[in-house]
Amino acid sequence: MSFSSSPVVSLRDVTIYQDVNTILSNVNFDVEKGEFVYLVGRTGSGKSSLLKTLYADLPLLSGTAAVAEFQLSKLRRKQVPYLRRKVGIIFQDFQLLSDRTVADNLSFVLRATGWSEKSKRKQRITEVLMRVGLDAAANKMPHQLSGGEQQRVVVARALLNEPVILFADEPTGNLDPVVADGIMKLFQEINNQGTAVLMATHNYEIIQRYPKRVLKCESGRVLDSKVEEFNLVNGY
Ligand SMILES: Nc1ncnc2c1ncn2[C@@H]1O[C@H](COP(=O)(O)OP(=O)(O)OP(=O)(O)O)[C@@H](O)[C@H]1O
Repeated sequence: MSFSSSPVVSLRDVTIYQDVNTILSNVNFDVEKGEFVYLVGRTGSGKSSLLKTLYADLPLLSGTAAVAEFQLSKLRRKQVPYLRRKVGIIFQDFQLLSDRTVADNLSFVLRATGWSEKSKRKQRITEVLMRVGLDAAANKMPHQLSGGEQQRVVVARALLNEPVILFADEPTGNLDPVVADGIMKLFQEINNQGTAVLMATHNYEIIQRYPKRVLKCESGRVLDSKVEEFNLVNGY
């Protein structure tokens, strides 16, 4: 376990690209350990591109960025799995493997990340399913679960390796308001136990109900509610 107090995410003069196109420039912010930060902005403003850069799905070509103590500019391809073990990634569409049970979905990730002992995998799967309130779902197939339950399994999967931060891209996008609120409460619990969260969302009601620091992608820049005054209006 690391006891350093350095931020879990730190960006300095970063430019975010898609191919040769600049999407965001002059990006500077830190996310501290245990912090909860929203990422907002209109469709196409660069939220997903920024998150993808942070979990090394897009290369960092300009500026410096550290995530979970990995320097992204120096990250080699073979190091990416090690970074991904330190961060949890949650997408809008659930991306569970539809042909295997919940437990097997989770076991697949554990095996891919070096958990060679079956009994330890089983124990960890029980722990994370308990944590998301789905302890009875281990042997169900994804299609036997509701959308909200499937999203909880995705959250459980993201928690398997005890990440220092969760990157969530529109995690409530496909869910009805009550179920979305349940997922948000789950994120809060996880955050209260010390995991930082960086969550891209269009869900203005959730931001109002659970106010936190906001990073806003706008006109090719990232504005930070911590250092700048900006109006967060419905629809941005
Ligand atoms: N794979 C890609 N190749 C090239 N350009 C892309 C790719 N993905 C996204 N873009 C472009 O990058 C810009 C930012 O897109 P991005 O998906 O990061 O925005 P976003 O804020 O996440 O949008 P949304 O809220 O709709 O998810 C857009 O102009 C988009 O067209």
